[in-house]
Amino acid sequence: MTIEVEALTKTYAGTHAVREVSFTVQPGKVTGFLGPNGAGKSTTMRSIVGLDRPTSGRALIAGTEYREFAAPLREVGALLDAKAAHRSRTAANYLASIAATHRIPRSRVDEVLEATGLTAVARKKVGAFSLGMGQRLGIAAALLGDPGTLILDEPVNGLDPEGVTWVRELLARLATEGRTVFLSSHLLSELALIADHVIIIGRGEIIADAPINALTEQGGSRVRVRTTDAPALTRRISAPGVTIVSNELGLLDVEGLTAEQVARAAHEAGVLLTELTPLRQTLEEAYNQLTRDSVEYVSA
Ligand SMILES: Nc1ncnc2c1ncn2[C@@H]1O[C@H](COP(=O)(O)OP(=O)(O)OP(=O)(O)O)[C@@H](O)[C@H]1O
Repeated sequence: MTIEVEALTKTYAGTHAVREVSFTVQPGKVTGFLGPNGAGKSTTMRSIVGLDRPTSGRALIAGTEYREFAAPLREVGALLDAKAAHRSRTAANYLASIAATHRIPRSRVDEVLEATGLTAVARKKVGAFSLGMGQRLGIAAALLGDPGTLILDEPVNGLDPEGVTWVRELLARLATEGRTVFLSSHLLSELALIADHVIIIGRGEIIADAPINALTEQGGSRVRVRTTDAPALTRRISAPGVTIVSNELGLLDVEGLTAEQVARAAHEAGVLLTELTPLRQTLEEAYNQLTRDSVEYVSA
């Protein structure tokens, strides 16, 4: 099921939380939603599931507004506030109460408890849960209706490394099954491992919407070269627009030339290369570059 956000605008007391935001989230992929604090991620996600009413514009899931679904939990699973569960209830009771109101069989509760690793603590009160257990419970609730679309706000927040790996594998599996997976995260290195596609929002406006590879390739051509004759290679490739940095004897980081151009130059100069690696920008570098002007709260 495709999520379509069309010219979504939400204002609070005259201030834009999001302004004319449009994008599409495709099924069969994991799409990451990134942006600085206050950029409008939660507002957008809450609008998609009808928790916020847009000032103008709309969000559709498989062509339908969330509130028009007869059985929304069977269509869309959302984790928007991990602390939403009632604290005096047990995990099993909490999930059973949601299942009961959506005609989801009780057996499904045990399935999602098992799938999220909560079986052992199913009879524990939610109030006694750690942050990570709360996140798992939130994910369990999102999975309850076996939905085709998942919308998860910071799902790995508070999870230990084992939990983070578990979420990564779970989301990859859900996407492989053809589901639509849309998640926000501040953990860029983690998101780089999870997401196929990235949408970046800054100050309420979309500033990037691209496959993750396209974002990390944008940094221009950078190549790491190891050679037995760095001075000769440096002389050969020095040119306007080419930057060469050497932090280690025999190792050059070259910006402005492709790996092939460096290989040809070395060949022509009769210089031996022992390593030649095209360098990608990390997602974090790409993100920092794109959001530099959009960060509202910068640390000193
Ligand atoms: N209920 C509200 N009342 C007034 N302003 C709000 C409300 N909810 C959000 N905002 C404002 O809208 C903007 C976007 O907030 P939002 O929570 O969507 O950002 P976010 O990208 O999810 O941020 P974070 O990464 O910090 O969770 C912020 O400037 C925020 O202060």
